[in-house]
This record gives sequence, structure tokens and C-alpha cells, in this order.
Amino acid sequence: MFPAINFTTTTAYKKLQAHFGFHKERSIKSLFETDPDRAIHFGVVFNEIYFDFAKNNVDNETIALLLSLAKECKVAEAIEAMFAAEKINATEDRAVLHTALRNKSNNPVLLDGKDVMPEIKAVQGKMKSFSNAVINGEHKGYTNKNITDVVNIGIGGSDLGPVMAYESLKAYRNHLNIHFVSNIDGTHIAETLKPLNPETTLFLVASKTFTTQETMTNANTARNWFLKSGAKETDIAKHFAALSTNKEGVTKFGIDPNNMFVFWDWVGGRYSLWSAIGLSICLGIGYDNYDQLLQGAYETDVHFRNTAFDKNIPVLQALIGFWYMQFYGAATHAIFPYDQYMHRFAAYFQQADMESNGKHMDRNGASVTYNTGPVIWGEPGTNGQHAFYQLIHQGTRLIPCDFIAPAISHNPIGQHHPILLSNFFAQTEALMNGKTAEQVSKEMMDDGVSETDIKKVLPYRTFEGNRPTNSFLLKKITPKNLGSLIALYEHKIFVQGIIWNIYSFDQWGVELGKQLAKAILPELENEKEIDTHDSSTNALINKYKDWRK
Ligand SMILES: O=P(O)(O)OC[C@H]1O[C@](O)(CO)[C@@H](O)[C@@H]1O
Repeated sequence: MFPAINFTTTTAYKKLQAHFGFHKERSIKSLFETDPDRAIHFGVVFNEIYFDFAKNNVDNETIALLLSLAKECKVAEAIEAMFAAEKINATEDRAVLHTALRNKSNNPVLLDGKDVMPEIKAVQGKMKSFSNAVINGEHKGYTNKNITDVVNIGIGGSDLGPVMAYESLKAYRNHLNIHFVSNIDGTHIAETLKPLNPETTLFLVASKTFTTQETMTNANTARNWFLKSGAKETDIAKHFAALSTNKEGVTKFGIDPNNMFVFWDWVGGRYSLWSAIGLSICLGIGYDNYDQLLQGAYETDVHFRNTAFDKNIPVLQALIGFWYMQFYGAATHAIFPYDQYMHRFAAYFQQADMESNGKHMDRNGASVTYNTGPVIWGEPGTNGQHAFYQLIHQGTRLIPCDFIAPAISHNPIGQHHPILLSNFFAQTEALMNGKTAEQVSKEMMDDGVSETDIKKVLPYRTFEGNRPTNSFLLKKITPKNLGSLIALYEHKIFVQGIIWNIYSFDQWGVELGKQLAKAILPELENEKEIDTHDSSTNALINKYKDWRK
């Protein structure tokens, strides 16, 4: 196992501190003045993805020091440990092998001496034949009608990855309508089922553990809805499939084990769209397109594993992100896809990043003395521009942002795409350059505004600039390019977790709330007044009971 290193004790970190102290006041704009060809030196083209990181407050020395930090923190060793199936998820004693799910080489992946690839290929073969059969109408419903609608019931990683990928690739969809139900709020399933016909609906119960309360409750509701339509228990086989690691749980629920698509404990929930959890994506866009998604992710894995760190996109993403969080006090990181299909991309990475790196205990069992994972958020452009960009441009906080856009739109209508991209380019430029008082005043004077009026508003109309951005320009949002992009972000999370010296692949922090909810549920089943909690919780429960009467 690679050693657990506290980055604050490294030589590189000390040098970074001095470097930051010296360059604190430097502007990104000035870096372009010193090096007009900065875009060449601070950009990487990887297949059909152009990663431009020139609009960051980093120079050659910053990058060199950050790379030394990565070296001292043993990032290279950690990458090898992950690919080599070491049990790097130590608190759950598990390997981390989502990369094996998209391994397109013919090399085996040995876990405890056994190659996991044959089992992976077998499940992928089953996903392919099943999705083909549903799409081409061979697999029929219990009244011999073709399946028209598929409902994926899952939550967290068993929902967010599939829904993000399916939505992002909707341009590749076939005739099947894919729906996603995640929330325990009955409204979600009620509204989803309303327009559906049980005779033509297929349910995928997606849950790694097959114990998750939300998913099991929704799955039971779906089953009752199906049986109420006149179907028999024996018809369930045609309408329910399970995507899970828990065979016993699936059988107990009444789903035929033949309709079970398995995966393994070494696939983290938030990294599971590459496993059987991706079946809804296969159904929605066809297996060949899904396979291209895997191919894209595989190519990123190769890039991540073999590329020198100074041209390694996830490593650079991670180090630059670390730079702002550690030295500039940035607490959040925004992701803005300038592509409507990618509207769930930021939501997906909210889980992937925050469930992975939202931790305060380090790998030596000590509480960290620095900040770890950022708050991830974002919305598609240009909607964000008309909502919260004000704060990014002129607020008091530094918010590093990622801008993502395709050069070619799936819907090239009129001027829409050039307008969209002109906004992308303009925003990154504006965030960096800002607008000086002289510029504002000249502009206003040219418009004939009086000097007194200019004076009144000048400070409000001035932009400091110096707001950092990364840009990802993709040729097109194809399954392969999307797969590559997702994997870049996944590996960025991994590298940051190593530098922060935390365990990125467990999620104990979600347990407490679940446990307490289980304890409270029986208290809601009667009308008795509750006094077992703090006064606030008691008051809320009692008000709820009072109002529901
Ligand atoms: O797939 P499952 O086991 O239903 O879990 C769903 C989600 O719940 C979590 O455990 C968090 O509550 C996630 O990590 C996971 O993706």
C-alpha cells in the first residue's frame, strides 16, 4: 500500500506557501502579458477533448511545485495501487475497480489472485442481449405487447450516474422512454407511473445493497401497481429486473435471479454507471453506444495511468483545484456545461465528489488540519448567467469554475449554438479580465452619460476580474467523449483524495441520518405525543402529527 502522507509536512508544500505569499497579488491577466503563448503551455488536447487551464492563477513555477507535491504525496503509487486492485478502500476492506468495468485491453485484472474480467464480460454480454431483446421487441410484456417504457428505480449512485448519462446522450435515444424514480416522496413514483401502462412497462430495481429504504419502498409500490393491473405474480419476471450485488435480497423481493444483473462490492455506488447499474443507459441508447461510453472512459484510464503528470488532465485538474482551496480559501467549485443535454452533470458530480472527499479523518486516523472536498454545484449555461453569475463576477468569494461545451451541437438550429458558445468564451474572458474603472468610464462617456452620473455608478460597474476558470471544449457530446469526460472528473476526485490523505471510497457519513430515520419512523405510526428527542425535534414531530389529523 502507498504511504499515508500529510501534505502539510512536505517540502513542496512549504515551497508552495512561500510561492503563494510572494504572488498573492498577481493577476491572471498579467500572466498572459508575460507569456502571450500561455494557451499553448497551459492546454492539453486529449482525443476530442481540449482542456484549457491557461485562465488560472498559476505559472510554470506554481505547476512545478504542485507536481512536486503530487510526487511527495505518492500520487503515482496510489494510481498504480488502484489499478492493481489493492484494497485502497481500507475502511471497507475493498478494492476500487470501476476501471476494470471499462477495461478494453486484453489484460487480466487480478483481485486476490483471480481475474475479474471474465465475470465482467459475462454480465456485459447479458446486458447486451437483454437490452437488444427489449429494444427490438423480442422481450415482450405479459400480454404479449412490446415494452415502451423503462423505469429505473434507484437512488444516489444507482440513479444519478444513469440519469446524467442518459440525459447527456438523449440525442442517441431510441423509441424506449426511460424514466428515473429516486425520491421516497410518493409524488415521484406517482407522477412517473400516471401515464404508464403496466403491460408495456419494464422496471429496473437498481440498488447495490438491495436494502436502501427509498429504493425498496418505491420498488414495492411499483410491484403493487403492476399486480393491481391484473397481472399475476408469475408475470413479474417479464417486467422486473434487478441490478445489484445482493442475490439473496433480490430473490427475497421476488425477482427471478435470471433477471438479475450482478456487480461486485469493489464498485462504489457513485462509480457504478459502468456496471450493471448502467442497464437503463443501454436500454435508452442501445448497447453499442453504451459500449462507446466505456471505451471513452477506458481511454481516459490509459491517459491517467500513463501520461506524465504535467500533461495529465485529471492530475492537473486536481492540483489546480487544490491550489485554490488550500491557498485562496475557495470553498466551492462550480461546473457549468454549455450543453442542455448535460443538465444533470453537476448534480452527478455533487455526489461523486462530495460523497468521496467530504471527509475530515485522514488515513492515519487523525482529524485533518486543512479543508478537504469542495462544495460542487452548477447549472447549464446560459441559465446560470441569468441567475448566479453576478456573485461569481462581483461577489466576495473566489469560485473556481469549469466551463464545458461541445463544438458541434446535436441541434444546430439557426444561430443558437454560436450564440451559446460566444457566451461560454465571453464569460471565461470576462471572469479573468474584469473591467477597469477607465474602461467603464470611457464606455459611459461614449454613450453620452454625464461625468456626475458616471462617478455615481463607477465602482458598481467595475469588475475586478482575476476569477479562474478551466475550459473543456469537446468536439461533440458523443458517448465516447462523454465517457472520457466523466472518467477525467472521477480521477480528479481520486487525486485530490490522495493529496488530502483521506479515504475517498467509503461513505460512512450518510449512515447516521438513515439510522435515526429508522428509529423515528415507528414514532410516527401512532398519535402519541413524543418526548424522546431534543425539544426542537419533538416539537416538529408533534406538530406534524397534529396537522396530519
Ligand atoms: O445502490 P444502493 O445500495 O441502493 O445505494 C444507493 C446510494 O446510497 C448511498 O449509500 C448513500 O446513501 C450511496 O453511496 C449509494 O450510491
